[in-house]
Amino acid sequence: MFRISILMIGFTLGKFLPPHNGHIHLIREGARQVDRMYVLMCSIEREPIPGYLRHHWMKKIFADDPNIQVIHVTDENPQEPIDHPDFWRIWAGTFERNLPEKPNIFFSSETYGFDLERELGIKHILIDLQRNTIPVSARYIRQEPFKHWEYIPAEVRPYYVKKIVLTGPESVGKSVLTEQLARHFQTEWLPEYGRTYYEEKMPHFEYMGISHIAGGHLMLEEQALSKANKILFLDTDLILTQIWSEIYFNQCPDWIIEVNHQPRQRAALYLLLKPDLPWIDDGTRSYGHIREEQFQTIRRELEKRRMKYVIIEGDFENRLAQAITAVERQILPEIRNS
Ligand SMILES: NC(=O)c1ccc[n+]([C@@H]2O[C@H](COP(=O)([O-])OP(=O)(O)OC[C@H]3O[C@@H](n4cnc5c(N)ncnc54)[C@H](O)[C@@H]3O)[C@@H](O)[C@H]2O)c1
Repeated sequence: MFRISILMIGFTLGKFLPPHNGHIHLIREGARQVDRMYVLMCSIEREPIPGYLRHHWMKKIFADDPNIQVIHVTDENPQEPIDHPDFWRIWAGTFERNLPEKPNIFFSSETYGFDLERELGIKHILIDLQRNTIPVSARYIRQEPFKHWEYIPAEVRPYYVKKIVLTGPESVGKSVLTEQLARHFQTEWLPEYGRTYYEEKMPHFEYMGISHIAGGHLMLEEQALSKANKILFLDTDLILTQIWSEIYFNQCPDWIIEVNHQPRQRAALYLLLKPDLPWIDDGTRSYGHIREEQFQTIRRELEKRRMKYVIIEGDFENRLAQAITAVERQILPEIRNS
């Protein structure tokens, strides 16, 4: 006797704007009940978080389960049945074009799942309509990300972390202060990658080093952002790398300029350290005599780019106190109120 086995193919869809633990609960619960689970990650142009980014997050989140496949759908479809008389025919076409095989079950926590069942003849399984297990919605997260931090997956948190960048001329105590601030606010910090590179790899600094520095910085920044507790302190950033490249070499690699155009690159706050501490020549610093000039240049550049910045001055103790106050005044209210 042969046994006929019918594979159960499940799917769900959503905007995942952004993905949160409620979505993950729905998808994993669905995946538990079927042989293969497809997730249609639908984005349209006008949405506030780019579709490619959400797709990237979703793929990372479910990378551990080979039975869950995330598919990016970019059809500019009507969003509600009321938007178009052929709503369900349009969506049926989207499902046919994007799902690699015919599904038997649709999972959602929406009552429209039953309309889909009626219109397209695919069984609907409703999961947690009241959202009791994970009481959150994507709208809540968009409106108040920090209030709902616990429901934001680690893959998505970097998008919301507030970056605070310390900058200034050489020998102004940047790295020490960056670390102290991270300790005070119980979060992560990122040392200046360029300095490590400069010290380890290059006897004489050259233009080609800029791309290495920027690439290394970006990679480490991504790692630090995913571990950060709402705030990340950085000893310099990519925008400053561009500024220094333009100052020293009169040019900057195109890809760095392009990355810096992304809104995510902009830090929430810059702490600009004044060169009023004695200069220490440790062998890697060659521009000690022009520290005041460098300070004014960075200041001009931050203003030109309309970056929010606070000047930090005085001895080490005063610098720490001023920096803490700046973060408490400029950043913490945003975190507490959203
Ligand atoms: N409204 C309709 O009748 C209809 C029909 C077909 C397609 N669509 C499309 O479907 C997409 C729906 O996007 P969206 O923003 O509603 O979905 P979403 O990205 O917010 O959510 C995706 C799925 O996760 C579920 N979910 C959300 N929070 C949950 C939680 N806390 N616990 C458990 N499950 C949770 C949702 O109910 C949904 O099933 C849109 O592209 C829309 O155009 C809508």
